[in-house]
Amino acid sequence: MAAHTASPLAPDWLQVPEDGNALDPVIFSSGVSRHDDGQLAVQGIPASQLAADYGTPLLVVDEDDFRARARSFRDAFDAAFEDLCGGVDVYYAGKSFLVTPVARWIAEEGLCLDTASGGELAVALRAGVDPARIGLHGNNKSDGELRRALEVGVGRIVVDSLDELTRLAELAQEAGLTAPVMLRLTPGVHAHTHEFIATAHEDQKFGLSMADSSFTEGQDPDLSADAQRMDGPIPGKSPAAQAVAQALAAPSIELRGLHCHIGSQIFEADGFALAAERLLTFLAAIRQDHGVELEELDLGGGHGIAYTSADEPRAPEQIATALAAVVRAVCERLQMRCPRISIEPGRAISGPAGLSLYTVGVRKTVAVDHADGTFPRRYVAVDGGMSDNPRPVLYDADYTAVLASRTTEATPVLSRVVGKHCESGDIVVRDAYLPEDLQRGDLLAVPATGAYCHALSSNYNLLTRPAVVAVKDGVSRLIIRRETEDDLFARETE
Ligand SMILES: Cc1ncc(COP(=O)(O)O)c(C=O)c1O
Ligand SMILES: N[C@@H](CCCC[NH3+])C(=O)O
Repeated sequence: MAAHTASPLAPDWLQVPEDGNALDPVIFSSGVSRHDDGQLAVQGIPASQLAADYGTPLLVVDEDDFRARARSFRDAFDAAFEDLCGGVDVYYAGKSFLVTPVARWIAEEGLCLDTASGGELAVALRAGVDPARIGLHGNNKSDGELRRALEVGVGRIVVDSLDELTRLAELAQEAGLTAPVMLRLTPGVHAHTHEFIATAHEDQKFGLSMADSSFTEGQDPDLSADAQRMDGPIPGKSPAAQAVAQALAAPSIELRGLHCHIGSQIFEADGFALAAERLLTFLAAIRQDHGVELEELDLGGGHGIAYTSADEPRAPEQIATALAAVVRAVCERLQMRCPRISIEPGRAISGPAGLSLYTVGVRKTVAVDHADGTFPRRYVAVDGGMSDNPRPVLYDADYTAVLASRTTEATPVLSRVVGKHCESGDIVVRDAYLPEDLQRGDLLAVPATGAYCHALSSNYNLLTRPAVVAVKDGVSRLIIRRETEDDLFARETE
């Protein structure tokens, strides 16, 4: 490859690759390599073969890698917590990527399943997941969703508000059932991540606040009155404390424990540690106030993965060991028995296992002004975009891309991979060095697209959603077919 220098337009973290054909093993799934003919291959199947068999854009899921990551969370947490609480229940967060086969993989690997809606619950049930190993989440569950969860006997309903707790108690009573409940609390932790995926600070929609709910007198009496009507917080007492008292008093509620989730794509250990400490302290206060030792504590998901070389994810063993040390220390200090711990990783299992294949179309290069002069930026348009991966638009998420259908010695040039939608923000990869000789028809691979891409996909501009292919033991199979034009018309009534 020719000598080259960094573009002043590139972000600091982006290195000019010494070998533009190399595949970073931290970012790509374990089954991805260069085939003998130079093509990127998933478990030995060349990219051009996958594209010919299934078309592009295509989401390729390395099933063996997915399963291995699921097992590694289960094993690492079991090992770290074995002597503390006998092991950990790992609830895979289905919101990151859930289709019926995936729910089966999860059950086969011995994990539980976290669902976030009636739809996700339906997929879990269709896959034959034992309802006792399913959890139901949601900040605004409908009565129908709660009823179904009760009727099928899910193992836990994670209650998000006082309003929901009241409704669930009534629904369970009507049905002559007892609802197994975890209360989702917001421990006031500010996680280091994008604002839209941080979920444990006070000023957002999720969970029961652990802070007392008094408003400053005279500031907004209407808000106070309104808040009281909506979910009944008692000034001077936190909604979390009220929920515990209410749940313990309700005969149709079995309060199993507490839950928190501080946010998503988080690398630092400190936020998780602080949340664990706050919830354990709260459990000790419940023991003090009510004489009850709750059985379970769910510490949520949110473990970050590598999308680019700038990201340094922690291995499940590191995450588990660090968390176990905190839990052990706090339990010792508070002289309490360690509750049964559970976690809810989604992205860290499904994300790295997925890879998107796109076909290159239009290329153009523009001159961009910069403090040091005017420099070229090449735009490379592909056949998908924000409809199959809206994460760059939603969260300014960075990805990387490599030429997948061949190798080349051409000079890497700063490129922006964009989609085919009518939005200038329709970016797939904001900055990547890609070979100068990219041609129409070349295949690009974008790694780490297994989480929150298919799940967030849309039909914007009436693009049809891509197919999803699973590769296991060197064999590919279609698990979601590509949408067709007929699918676009299927729900029209005239
Ligand atoms: C309650 C809850 N649990 C688990 C997850 C999974 O998060 P992640 O995919 O980042 O592990 C989420 C999503 O952020 C969530 O909201
Ligand atoms: N959709 C977000 C994560 C949200 C997690 C759900 N609580 C993302 O792609 O990063």
